Amino acid sequence: MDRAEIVDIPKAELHVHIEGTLEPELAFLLARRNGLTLPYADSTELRARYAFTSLQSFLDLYYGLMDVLRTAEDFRDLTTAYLDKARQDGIRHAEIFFDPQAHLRRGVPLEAMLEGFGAAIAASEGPSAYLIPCFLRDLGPGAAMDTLDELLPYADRFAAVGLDSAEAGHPPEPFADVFARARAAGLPAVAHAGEEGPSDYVRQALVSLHARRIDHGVRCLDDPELVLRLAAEQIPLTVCPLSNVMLGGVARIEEHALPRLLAAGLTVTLNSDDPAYFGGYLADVYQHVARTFGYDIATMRAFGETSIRASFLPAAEQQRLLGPL
Ligand code: HPA
Ligand SMILES: [Zn+2]
Repeated sequence: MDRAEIVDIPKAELHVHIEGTLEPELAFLLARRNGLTLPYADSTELRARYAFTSLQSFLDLYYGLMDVLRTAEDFRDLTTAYLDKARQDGIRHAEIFFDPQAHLRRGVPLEAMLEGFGAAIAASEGPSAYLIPCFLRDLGPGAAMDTLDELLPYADRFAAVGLDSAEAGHPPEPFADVFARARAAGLPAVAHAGEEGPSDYVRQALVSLHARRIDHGVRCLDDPELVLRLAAEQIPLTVCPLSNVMLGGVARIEEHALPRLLAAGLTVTLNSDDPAYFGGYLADVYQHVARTFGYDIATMRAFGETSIRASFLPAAEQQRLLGPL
């Protein structure tokens, strides 16, 4: 299957952190523009550090490098670069995570983020894009609630709210009140769960947060009853195989749980997570998966259709995107 066939597949990206699309070259450009000095000589030296051993080892570098994002223009240029890549990969719709707390705590106002995202999305020739702010679970539910206070005046700009960052030791359940309040304001929940954390975190995301999608979710397989529930309720998993390999969740892509998730009847979408760090954007992810597991074009097109149907787009818009361009 060549790249053109993969690009041609109508697909949505439902699990991409905009800060994780920050390429080293753009990081250096923004650093220069903002009068900052990065602790790396150049983009080659920076890339050489991308040898992660765990989620935390990645997050340490990721939160450090995003310090170059200061102004609305920075967030605009970052988002424009991602949307351009997404269009080249044949992505027709993207639901983009961002980490408001990671910027607010550095003194960047929410308005700068939203102005930058909005300008990039408005100027884009495609894909369409929705925004999903995520709470940093390691900062706890109190900080998340304070952040929700800041987000709610802009609730109509978001498709949902999410939960991300260091998973182990930070279960979803304590965030129940935060997500209940978001839900009352019309914002559904998605949540990272079962990436490094146990299957019980996936269960908590469903039961306590009423998550409509589970981000990663691969460790659900440890609990057969949970798998049955996810399958019966057709809860989409936004799976990110290259991310799982890069962060050591699996040693090699050949060992990834993807075929087992499909065999269990789960609703599986393919995503890039943090493509500037994990060795590929979405067309690369599709290509790796097709090659590794020997999937044919019909199987790969089914992943694309599932992703569009698992999006927060209205049904009529989903149908339109599934047709010819
Ligand atoms: O893969 C991830 N997991 C949790 N938090 C994150 N923030 C960016 N990427 C990730
Ligand atoms: Zn993620």
